[in-house]
Amino acid sequence: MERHGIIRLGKGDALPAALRGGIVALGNFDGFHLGHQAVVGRAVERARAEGRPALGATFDPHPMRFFKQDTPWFRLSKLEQRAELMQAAGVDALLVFDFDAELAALSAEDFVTARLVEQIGAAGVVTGADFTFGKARSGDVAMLAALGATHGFSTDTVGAVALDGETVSSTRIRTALRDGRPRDAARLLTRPFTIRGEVRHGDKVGRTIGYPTANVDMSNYLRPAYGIYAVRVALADGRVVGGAANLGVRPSFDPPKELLEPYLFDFSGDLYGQVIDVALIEFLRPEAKFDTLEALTEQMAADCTRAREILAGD
Ligand SMILES: Cc1cc2nc3c(=O)[nH]c(=O)nc-3n(C[C@H](O)[C@H](O)[C@H](O)COP(=O)(O)O)c2cc1C
Ligand SMILES: Nc1ncnc2c1ncn2[C@@H]1O[C@H](COP(=O)(O)OP(=O)(O)O)[C@@H](O)[C@H]1O
Repeated sequence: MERHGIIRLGKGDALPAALRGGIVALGNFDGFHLGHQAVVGRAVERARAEGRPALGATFDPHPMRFFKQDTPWFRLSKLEQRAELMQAAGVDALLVFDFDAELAALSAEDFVTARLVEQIGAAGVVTGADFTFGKARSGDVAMLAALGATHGFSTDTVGAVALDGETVSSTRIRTALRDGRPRDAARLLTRPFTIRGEVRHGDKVGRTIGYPTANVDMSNYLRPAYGIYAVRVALADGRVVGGAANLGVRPSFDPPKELLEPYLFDFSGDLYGQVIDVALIEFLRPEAKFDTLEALTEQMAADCTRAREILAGD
C-alpha cells in the first residue's frame, strides 16, 4: 500500500477512500514506547491477515495539553517522529484527530459513531487495555467492544507490557529522563530519547573558544535533567555524528537561556536552518557556572574526551 504519512482529520474531513475499512491502532502513543509498539504491532498483524489498511490514530494536541493538567513541557516525541516510527512498524498512515473543544465535548458513544464509524469506517480498533476516551474519559475498552458489536467493527486490546517487572509507561520514561537516566528511558523506548529541532543562531561565543555548538530549541519536549550529555546527532543528509551537548540554561552566560547545544565531533560545516535529531545517550554531569571561559573550555575538553569514550563503547 502507498504510504500516506500524516492525515489530519478535523470535523467533517473525509478519509481517502483507499484507507477506509482499516484496522486502527488508537491511542496517544507519545514516545512510541514498547507498550505502544505492542498495540500498533497487533493492528498491523491483523490488517495484514485480513488484507486491510493498517492505521494509527492519535490526538493532537495531546489531550493532557488541551486540559492544561500538566506543564506544557512533557512531549516525548513530535508528531512527525511518531508518524515515522509507526510507518517503520508497518502502518500505512497516521490519522490525527484535532483535539479541540468540539472533540473534547463528544461523549464516548458520539466519538465512536462520528469519528471511528462515519469518518474513518474502521473495520477493527486495537487499543491498550487501559485506554479511555470520550468526554470525561467515560469510555473504556468494554464500552468500545459493546459499541463495536453494535456498529460492526471488531475490537482487540493489548495488555500492559512490563520490563524489569514494572509496566512500561510514558510516565516511567519521563521520570527516568528527569532523573538523568537516559539509558533507562532508551530501554523503555527501544531507542534513545531524541529531540528534533531546527538549528538556530546563538551568541557566536562557541566558535571563539573552539567549540561551536548547534543551538536547538527544546520546544514542548519534556525537559530531561539539565546537564551535559554524550549525544548522537543525525543530520539532514543522513549522517550520524557523535558529540557532547549542553542541555540547560548555561549558567556561565548572562542572561541564562534554555537551549540544547551539541558540539559535533570531527565535523565542520554550516548547520543553521537544518533540522537535526539529537539523541541523548548518557548523562555526564550537571551544568556548572564557570567564572572564566578558560575554565569552561578546559571542562568542555574533558567532557568531550569522556563522551567520545562512551560513544566508542556504545
Ligand atoms: C560539552 C559542553 C559542556 C558545557 N558545559 C557548560 C557548563 O557547565 N556551564 C555553562 O554555562 N556552559 C556550558 N557549556 C557552554 C554552552 O553550552 C555554550 O557552548 C556556550 O553558551 C556558547 O554558546 P553559543 O552557541 O551561543 O555561542 C557547555 C558546552 C558544551 C558543548
Ligand atoms: N563541530 C560543530 N558542532 C556544532 N556546530 C558546528 C560545528 N562546526 C560548525 N558548526 C556550525 O557553527 C554553529 C555554531 O557556532 P557558534 O559559534 O556556537 O554559534 P551560535 O552561537 O550561533 O550557535 C552551528 O550552528 C553550525 O552551523
